[in-house]
Amino acid sequence: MRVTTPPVISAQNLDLTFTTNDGPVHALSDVNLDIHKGEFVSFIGPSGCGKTTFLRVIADLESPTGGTITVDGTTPHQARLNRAYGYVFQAAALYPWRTIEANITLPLEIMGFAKTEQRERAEKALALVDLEGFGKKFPWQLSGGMQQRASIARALAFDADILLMDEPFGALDEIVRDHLNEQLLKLWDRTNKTICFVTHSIPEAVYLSTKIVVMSPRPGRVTDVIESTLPKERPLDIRESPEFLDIAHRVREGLRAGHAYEEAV
Ligand SMILES: Nc1ncnc2c1ncn2[C@@H]1O[C@H](COP(=O)(O)OP(=O)(O)OP(=O)(O)O)[C@@H](O)[C@H]1O
Repeated sequence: MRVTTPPVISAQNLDLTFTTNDGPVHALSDVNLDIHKGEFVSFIGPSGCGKTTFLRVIADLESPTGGTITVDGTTPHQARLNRAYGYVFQAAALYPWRTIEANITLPLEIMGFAKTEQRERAEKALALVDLEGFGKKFPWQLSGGMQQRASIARALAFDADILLMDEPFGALDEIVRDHLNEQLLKLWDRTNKTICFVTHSIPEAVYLSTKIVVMSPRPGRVTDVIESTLPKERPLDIRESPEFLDIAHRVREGLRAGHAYEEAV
C-alpha cells in the first residue's frame, strides 16, 4: 500500500540513556520508525528492552537523549498539550472510591469540559467498550477484564486519535484476553484510531496488528518491522491459519536474532 500522508508518529535515530546512581542505563538505541494514521502497531521484545520507554517518549513522559521524534507532526510536548493521545496502563488504575463513570470523567473534569458533555462522553466511551449501564458501579463490582475495559473507556473519552496501550491485558487470563482482543479490533475498526500496543505475547501481537515492531534486549533496538498480510476482518480462529503461523514464526525469529546480538556483544 502506498502511503502519501505524513506519519502520525516518526522516530529518527532515537536514543535514550537514563542517568541513574548506578551509572547510565542505555534504554533505546537508534530507533527509526514511522507509524501512519489508522495503523495498529505492536511492540514486542524481552523484558526491559525499552517498549514502555518508547511509549513514554511518544507521550512526553520521557525525553530522548538523542535523535528526533514527532507526534502528530509536532513535538511530543505540543502533542500532549493538544491531547493527541489516550494512554492505557498495565493495570486498570481506577480510583476505588469513584464510580466507573466518575473515573472516566475525571480527566475530562481536569480538562474543563462541561458536566453534561462529560456525561455524554463517558456514556459514548462505555458503549465503545460494551460497558453500557455500568457507569454507576464501583471498580470492585467489576471483573478484572471489565475494569481494564473501563480504563480503555477512560482513555477513549477525550477522543484522541492516538491510543497508547502498555500491556493492557497482560494480567488477565487467556479466555478474557482473547475476548478483549476481539473487542479491541472491533473498536479500532469502528474508530480508525492509531494504536501503539506493547505486549509480550507473539499470538496477541500477530492477531491484533497491521505492523509488528520486534525489539532486541537492552539497549532496545528495532530488529524487525513486519507488515501483516492478514485481512482486517480477523475471527479468533485465524490464529490457526498458515499465514498467521508464518508471521508468528517471523516474529519469533526476530526475537531470537535480537538475543543472538546480545550474546555477541
Ligand atoms: N526512570 C528510569 N530510570 C532509570 N532506568 C529506567 C527508567 N525507566 C526505565 N528504566 C530502565 O530502562 C530499561 C527499559 O525499561 P522499559 O520499562 O522501557 O522496558 P520494557 O521493555 O517495557 O520492559 P517490560 O516488558 O518488563 O515492561 C530497563 O532496563 C529499565 O530498568
